[in-house]
Amino acid sequence: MWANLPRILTLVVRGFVLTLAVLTAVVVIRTVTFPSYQTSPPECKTTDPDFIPADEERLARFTSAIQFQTVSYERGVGTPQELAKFVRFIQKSFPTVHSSPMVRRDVVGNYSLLYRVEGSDASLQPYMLASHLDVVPITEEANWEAPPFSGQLKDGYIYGRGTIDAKHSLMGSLEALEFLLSRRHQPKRTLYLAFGHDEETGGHFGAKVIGDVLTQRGEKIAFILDEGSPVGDGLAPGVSKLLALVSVAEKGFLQLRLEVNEEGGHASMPRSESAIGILSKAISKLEDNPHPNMFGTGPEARMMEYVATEMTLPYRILASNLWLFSPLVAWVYSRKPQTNAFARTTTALTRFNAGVKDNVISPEAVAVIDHRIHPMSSVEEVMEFDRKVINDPRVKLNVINNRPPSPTSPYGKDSPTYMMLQETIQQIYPDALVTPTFMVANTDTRHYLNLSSAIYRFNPYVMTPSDLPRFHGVNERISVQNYERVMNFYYHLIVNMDKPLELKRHGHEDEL
Ligand SMILES: CCCCCCCCCCCCCCCC(=O)N[C@@H](Cc1ccccc1)C(=O)O
Ligand SMILES: [Zn+2]
Ligand SMILES: [Zn+2]
Repeated sequence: MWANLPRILTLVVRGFVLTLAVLTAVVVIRTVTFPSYQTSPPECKTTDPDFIPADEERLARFTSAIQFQTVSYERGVGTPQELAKFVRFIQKSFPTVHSSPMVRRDVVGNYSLLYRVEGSDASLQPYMLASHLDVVPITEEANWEAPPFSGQLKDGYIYGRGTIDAKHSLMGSLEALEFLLSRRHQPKRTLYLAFGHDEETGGHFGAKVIGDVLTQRGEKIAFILDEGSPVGDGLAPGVSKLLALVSVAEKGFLQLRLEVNEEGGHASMPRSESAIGILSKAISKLEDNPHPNMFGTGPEARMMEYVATEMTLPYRILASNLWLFSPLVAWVYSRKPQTNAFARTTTALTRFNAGVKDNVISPEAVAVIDHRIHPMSSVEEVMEFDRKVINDPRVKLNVINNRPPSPTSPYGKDSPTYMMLQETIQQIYPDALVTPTFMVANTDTRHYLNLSSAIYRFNPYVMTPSDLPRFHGVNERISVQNYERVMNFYYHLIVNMDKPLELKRHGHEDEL
């Protein structure tokens, strides 16, 4: 036996080296032969006669739109008077849209707006562009560089709540329609514009009612485009080009109210555990035990494939070989909040309330957890996981609201609408890569799921990592250049939707 040891060791080392050599060869071959999912930009670019300038008049209209304080606070608690004023402002600001015989406008659920622009060819299925009128409340007002409802122009940026979420797309799509209609252009395909008034609190009285109205009309929609993921500049690890993120799905959510009720009493005679202490331990366990990393099991894996050939080294090697490196990429993604959101169901602690007086032991403690559910998980799985982690029957888990992850819309070269969207994006951003992904937050599209099987969520502006906290945060702003791109994106989209939506063959022939 001992005499054979050197022989055995040699064989083991040889086996190891051989395996490593084979693996390296496979990795190298896959990296250099990995198919490209990108297509060259279409010839039609944003050229002069085809271009909506962000001139003084349009910027003034956008600034005014920001000045309406259409804040949604809680479900059913909004700002009705501001919404009514904003609706009147929209009517006055786009005279051609509002006087055209081709346009029917319905005010739905008191403040939400549904426009139908009649196409000349009734045989074509309508499509829908969506956004919302409301905004989230202001935080840290003192830290804003310009007042949050000023719409002030400063160093090439328009500041204010709603500039990126989502009055840019509401005003941008109306500008595009006004521009087209004032040039006597009648679209071939009927088009809806849908603007809910309470998206920020779930859309129960706005988009929900719009969805019901369209369902009652028996309407089937060819495709829907709502607010969503942006054109990323430096957002995705290993991608140095602009990356247009088209969300073909969206995470689910589960909002939970955690409650502990214990005996209260005089602070001079405390028991060993209090409601506050019990709840604190529970939520601390939830923070210490994130939901499992599911990177590579859902649409996020396709995102890596779509950009693999364009990535910088060593990411190119990793993305072309997810069969081997998926755990490594999963780890890389889990390190930053904006990429971690793609890797797992997230857990955010959003409220924590207890106590009424310094010397009174609170009999009750309450916390709210906001989970965003990975497309490959479910509400039940998340609930089960939390129960196991907390492992304390004194902590009651009440569901406030929930939605399963959305279905995935078609994408790739066999989906004419996705390809049309890709072409339109490339008209505005000729050098950008375009990739399907999923939305880490939620949109009004949850109320439109039965109207269309092709639902996309995309914001046609560029965002850097430092812009992400501006969403619902301080110093929300959009650059004038980005707002111009937004208007022109919708303009090109409307024009492109009149071209036949046939299947176009692009690039390589792999099936997607
Ligand atoms: C690869 C790395 C890419 C990183 C990309 C980051 C993309 C960030 C996109 C952020 C989009 C924000 C869109 C906001 C929409 C929004 O706020 N929706 C709300 C809707 C809602 C309201 C009440 C209850 C539940 C849900 C929300 O999701 O909270
Ligand atoms: Zn929004
Ligand atoms: Zn929002």
